[in-house]
Amino acid sequence: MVDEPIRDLRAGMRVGLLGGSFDPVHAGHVHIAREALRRFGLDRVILLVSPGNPLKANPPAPLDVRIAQARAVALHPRVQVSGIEAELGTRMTADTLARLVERCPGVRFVWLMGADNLAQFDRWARWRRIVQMMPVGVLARPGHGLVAGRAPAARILRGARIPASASRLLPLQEPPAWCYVTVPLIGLSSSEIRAARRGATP
Ligand SMILES: Nc1ncnc2c1ncn2[C@@H]1O[C@H](COP(=O)(O)OP(=O)(O)OP(=O)(O)O)[C@@H](O)[C@H]1O
Ligand SMILES: O=C(O)c1ccc[n+]([C@@H]2O[C@H](COP(=O)([O-])O)[C@@H](O)[C@H]2O)c1
Repeated sequence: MVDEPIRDLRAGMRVGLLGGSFDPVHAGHVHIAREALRRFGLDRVILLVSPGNPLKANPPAPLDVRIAQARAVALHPRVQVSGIEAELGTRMTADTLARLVERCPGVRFVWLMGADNLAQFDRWARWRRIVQMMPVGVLARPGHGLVAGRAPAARILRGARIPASASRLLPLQEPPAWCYVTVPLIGLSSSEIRAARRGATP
C-alpha cells in the first residue's frame, strides 16, 4: 500500500519533496512549498512528514496528528502531504529518496529544504548520495542568509550550483545540481510555536 500522493506520480512529472517534522506545520512551510512550485517550475510539491528527524533528540507529536494538520493547511491543488517514510520504514533521507527513485521511474524529483538545513546538510547520513540522486532546491530562511556561500556542503558543491536566474531548469539538471533562491521571508518556526504553547500552558 503506497499513499496517494506517491501512487499518483507519473514519468515526466517534476516533483518537489519537502521533508520535515512539521511539528507543527506553519505558514512558513506552506509559503516555501508554493514558492518552490513557481521558482523551480514544479508540477507539484509533496510535504514528506517525517516519523522523526534523525538529528533531533525529542520525539515529535504523533505522525497522524502532524499529517492531518499539514493536510488542513496545505490548501493548494498542487501541494500534497505524504506519510510515505513511515510506510517505507525509512528514517534517513538518503534511504527514503533511494526508495522513491526506484519506485517512480522517470519522475523528476527535486529535494527541497530551507536554508537552515543546508547549513547542517553535511552532517546528514550519506548526504553526498542524496545530491547524486536528485537536484536540490534551497529556499531562503530568515537568519540564514549567508548559508549559500558559507555552509560546508555549499562549499564542497560549489561547482554544481546553478544560478537563481536558471532556477526553473533545476528539475531538468543531471545531478549533482543545486540552486539557492531568495523568496519573501516568513519568520516562523515550529520550535518557537511549541515554546509559545508551553508558555501558554498554566
Ligand atoms: N519560515 C521558514 N522559511 C523557510 N524555510 C522554512 C521555514 N520553516 C521551515 N522551513 C523549512 O521547512 C522544512 C521543514 O521544516 P521543519 O518541519 O523542521 O520546521 P521548523 O520550523 O524548521 O521546525 P523547528 O523549529 O522545530 O526546527 C525544512 O527544510 C525547513 O528548513
Ligand atoms: O537523513 C538524515 O541524516 C537527516 C538529518 C536531518 C534531517 N533530515 C531530514 O530533513 C528534513 C527536515 O527535518 P526537520 O526536522 O528540520 O523538519 C526531514 O525530512 C528530515 O528527515 C534527514
